[in-house]
Amino acid sequence: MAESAQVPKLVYLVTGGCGFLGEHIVRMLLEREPRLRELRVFDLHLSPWLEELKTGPVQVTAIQGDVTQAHEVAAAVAGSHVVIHTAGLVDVFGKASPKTIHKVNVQGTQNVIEACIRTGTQFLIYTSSMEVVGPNVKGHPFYRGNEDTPYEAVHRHPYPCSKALAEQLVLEANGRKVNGGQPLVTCALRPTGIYGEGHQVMRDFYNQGLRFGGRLFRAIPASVEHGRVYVGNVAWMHVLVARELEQRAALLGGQVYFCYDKSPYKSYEDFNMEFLGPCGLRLIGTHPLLPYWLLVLLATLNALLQWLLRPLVLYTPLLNPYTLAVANTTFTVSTNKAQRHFGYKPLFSWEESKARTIHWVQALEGSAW
Ligand SMILES: NC(=O)C1=CN([C@@H]2O[C@H](COP(=O)(O)OP(=O)(O)OC[C@H]3O[C@@H](n4cnc5c(N)ncnc54)[C@H](O)[C@@H]3O)[C@@H](O)[C@H]2O)C=CC1
Ligand SMILES: CC(C)[C@@H](O)CC[C@@H](C)[C@H]1CC[C@H]2[C@@H]3[C@H](O)CC4=CC(=O)CC[C@]4(C)[C@H]3CC[C@]12C
Repeated sequence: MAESAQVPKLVYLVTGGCGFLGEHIVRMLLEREPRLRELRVFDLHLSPWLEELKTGPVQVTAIQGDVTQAHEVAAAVAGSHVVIHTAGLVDVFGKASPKTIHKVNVQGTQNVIEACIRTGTQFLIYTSSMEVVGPNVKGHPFYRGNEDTPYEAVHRHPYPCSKALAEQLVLEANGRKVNGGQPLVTCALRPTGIYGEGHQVMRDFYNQGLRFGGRLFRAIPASVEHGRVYVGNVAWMHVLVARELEQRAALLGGQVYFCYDKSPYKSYEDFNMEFLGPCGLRLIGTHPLLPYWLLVLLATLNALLQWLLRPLVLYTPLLNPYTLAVANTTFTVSTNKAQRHFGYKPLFSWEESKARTIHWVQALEGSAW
């Protein structure tokens, strides 16, 4: 993508562009990528807000499609300069079968790669996840680690397994010749727990608190640290690496980068209270109110109930054996690789990220405030 400040001429494709992160990437591209001529938004479920984006100078093309369908992906990719592949099933609650998670996250990613190869698109950014690394099945903590920190990344759950396989496919595709003879340049971004406007899990916590009279009950020790990153900074990292990928292909190609910002290290529940507290909720208990063995029993009962009820109703509570294990294991990153490699600095400070998220929660229906 030779630099050309004169005429916007680039075509970007964002798969999963109507999702929580995808929407922020789409809006960030329209605000901060001056070279854009066309922005293609590919998603299984197109959102109504896309229509409001079609009045600007950039051509916004909404494409309803399924990444598991190779021909639909190829049609969307053809003619694009950059693909940001963020579509996926983010399911740790048992909503989809392991087979479906694999089909979307792994086969879907393979379809995106092959579409780039066949149609001559040279630049592919994949939204991976911290879960590619951990927490692992042994519950080993990952404390202020970086992209080079040794860690036994062993998984059993379908979601992290699918993300790890997909990331591997993307990184291995780096350097393959695309149609036209140029090399494919790929990289993978690994967000830690994303928060911000539109985060469904935050909404679920908020609604759970409303159901219990404005109270949430501590289940995880405050000492367990979880890395979190604001969605706007994750979107910004995607926009920036997409811009730098051509100029710095030799350095960035085939690399992984944790997504990070200045969000504080806290337990998952304490971190959520940074936003839910100002909206009227209280976290009860300075220590977990129930012993861990009882939480494990309740999580297991939830899993059993989910299995028993599946023929009748989809029962997907926040607490299950996997979410309890992840919530109860420290996983934080401390790195500056993205800054060293492509000049990334968070666009939003912690204070701004917090204020924006609080504002969003307050606007949710039935605010406890
Ligand atoms: N939410 C989080 O905390 C984190 C998310 N990620 C990754 O970020 C990406 C986006 O995640 P979120 O925005 O949270 O999820 P999301 O569920 O809000 O967005 C995913 C989007 O992909 C679309 N999609 C799903 N299956 C599809 C298919 N077969 N074909 C086309 N589109 C399909 C969905 O309709 C949705 O719009 C995912 O790849 C996820 O693994 C990584 C780290 C943390
Ligand atoms: C019920 C309590 C035990 C409560 O604390 C459970 C919280 C639990 C729902 C979340 C704790 C950690 C979260 C995950 C983490 O942020 C890493 C993730 C990365 C992704 O790529 C997708 C989302 C997630 C798996 C995220 C999901 C929600 C938690 C398990």
